[in-house]
Amino acid sequence: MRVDVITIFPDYFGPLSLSLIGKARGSGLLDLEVHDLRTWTSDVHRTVDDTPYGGGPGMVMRPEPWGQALDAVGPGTLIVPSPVGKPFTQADAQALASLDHLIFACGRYEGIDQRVIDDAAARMPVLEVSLGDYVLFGGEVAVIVIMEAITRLLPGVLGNADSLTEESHAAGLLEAPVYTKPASWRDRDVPDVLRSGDHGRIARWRRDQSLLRTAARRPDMMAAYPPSSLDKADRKT
Ligand SMILES: NC(=O)c1ccno1
Repeated sequence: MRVDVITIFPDYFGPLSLSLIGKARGSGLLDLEVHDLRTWTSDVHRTVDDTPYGGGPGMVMRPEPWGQALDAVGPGTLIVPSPVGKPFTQADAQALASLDHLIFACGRYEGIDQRVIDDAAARMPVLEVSLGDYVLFGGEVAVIVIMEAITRLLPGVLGNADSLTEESHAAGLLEAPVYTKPASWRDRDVPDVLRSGDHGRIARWRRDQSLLRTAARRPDMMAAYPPSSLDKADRKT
């Protein structure tokens, strides 16, 4: 997978050289390049913003540098993290992980001139996505989060691909609680079923815990959980 990130703060992306993402880049599974938007400015001050038409607080990112930057690195699938975007989900991560070329545009200030998005959409798929109902200083941190969610789904990145099947959101439910040694810690014991060696009981317990946890914390996910996935015993849970 090829990924281009365009930002005015390239140093924000140091974390993408660490851990499993760093290994994915080193092994060639992920070809990631971070670009400084100011590369595509032409004035001595390397200006990337200006005052908003219609008045209002703050500054807006100018279209010219963005247009030239996207011309240079595109086409691909353009992802713009933004508070006005569609909620980013695991399903989005799974869909994006199957693509060959992603381009991330990191907005700052009050945002990017809308014409940049509109112009890009005439040449490539554009997704404006939000990580949640809050506002960040810019898109950079959101790109790191999205890149983690996508990269871990790439074949060969996780040592054990099985962990992708049981994890939260992969099957539409929240994951069951997890435990490791010691069997007792501060008078709190690991549930006996997990130490029983009875894999059928263990699978049943984990599913029950997933359903209980999802119902308690994410009724929206429970409502969307396909009834066909619930066997008769689940309905009593
Ligand atoms: N909520 C978000 O994803 C976001 C991105 C940039 N600012 O906020």
